[in-house]
Amino acid sequence: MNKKISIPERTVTRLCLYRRILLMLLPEGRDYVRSQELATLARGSSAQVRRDIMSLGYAGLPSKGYRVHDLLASIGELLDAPEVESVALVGVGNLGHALLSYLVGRRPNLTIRAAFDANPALQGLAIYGCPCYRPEDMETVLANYNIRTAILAVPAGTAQTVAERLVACGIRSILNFAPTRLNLPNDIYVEDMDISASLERAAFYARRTEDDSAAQAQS
Ligand SMILES: NC(=O)c1ccc[n+]([C@@H]2O[C@H](COP(=O)([O-])OP(=O)(O)OC[C@H]3O[C@@H](n4cnc5c(N)ncnc54)[C@H](O)[C@@H]3O)[C@@H](O)[C@H]2O)c1
Repeated sequence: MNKKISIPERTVTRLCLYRRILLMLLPEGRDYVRSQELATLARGSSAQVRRDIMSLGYAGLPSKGYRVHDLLASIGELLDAPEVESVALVGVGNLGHALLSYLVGRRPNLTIRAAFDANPALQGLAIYGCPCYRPEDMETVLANYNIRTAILAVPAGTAQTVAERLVACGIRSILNFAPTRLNLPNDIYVEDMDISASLERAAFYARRTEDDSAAQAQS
C-alpha cells in the first residue's frame, strides 16, 4: 500500500510539527533526540511520537534516540515532493504581501512560484521576487509551472469563485485564509487558517488557567 495515502491526516500534521522542532534543534549542533524530548516540545506523548516515527519506517537507537539528520530525511521523504514543488498565491494585499515576505526562499523544495491579483497596479510586478500575474492568466501559468497547491488570500466575498476557478485550473489543495467555508469537491484538500480563532482559543485558555489557579488557591 502507498505509505503516503495510508498515513492519517493527524499523523501528517504531527510529522510537520516534529520537523519544525528538529530544524530548531539543528543549529544547536544536536546529533540525537529522544522521543521523550520530542514529545515534550510537541506537547504530545513519547508513545505517540514513537508510533508516528515508526509509521515512517524509521527506527532510532535505544541508547541514543533518533539521529536528527536521519529523522529529518525520513520525514522529508514522506512529506516532500521528489523535485521542487511550486505553489500559487491568489490575493497580494496586506496578508499576501506578508506571506510572500515570509515564505519566499524559506523552503527550497516548496516555493511560491506565482501570485495572482485582480489589482492592475500589482500585475507585472515581482513582489519579494515572486511574479504577480492577472487572474485571467491563471490557467496557463498554473499549467506551465505544474502548480497543484494554492494559497487563497482574497476577500471572503470572492473566495468561493476564486477557489472554483483554481480547481478548474488543476489545483488539488488550498490553504484558505479567507473567513469563509469553501464548498468544493470532496477530493480537494482545504485547510482553513484563522488567526482570530486561534487567538480566541489562546485567550480562552488564559482565562481558564487563571480560573483554575484561583480555584486551587481557594481550596
Ligand atoms: N486567516 C487569517 O488568520 C487571516 C488574517 C488576515 C486576513 N485574513 C483574510 O485574508 C484575506 C485577505 O486579507 P487582506 O488583509 O490581505 O486583504 P486586502 O484587501 O489587503 O487584499 C486582498 C487582495 O485580494 C485581491 N483580490 C480581490 N479579489 C480578487 C480576485 N477575484 N482575484 C485575485 N485577487 C483578488 C485584491 O486586489 C487585494 O490585493 C481576507 O479574506 C481576510 O479576511 C485572514
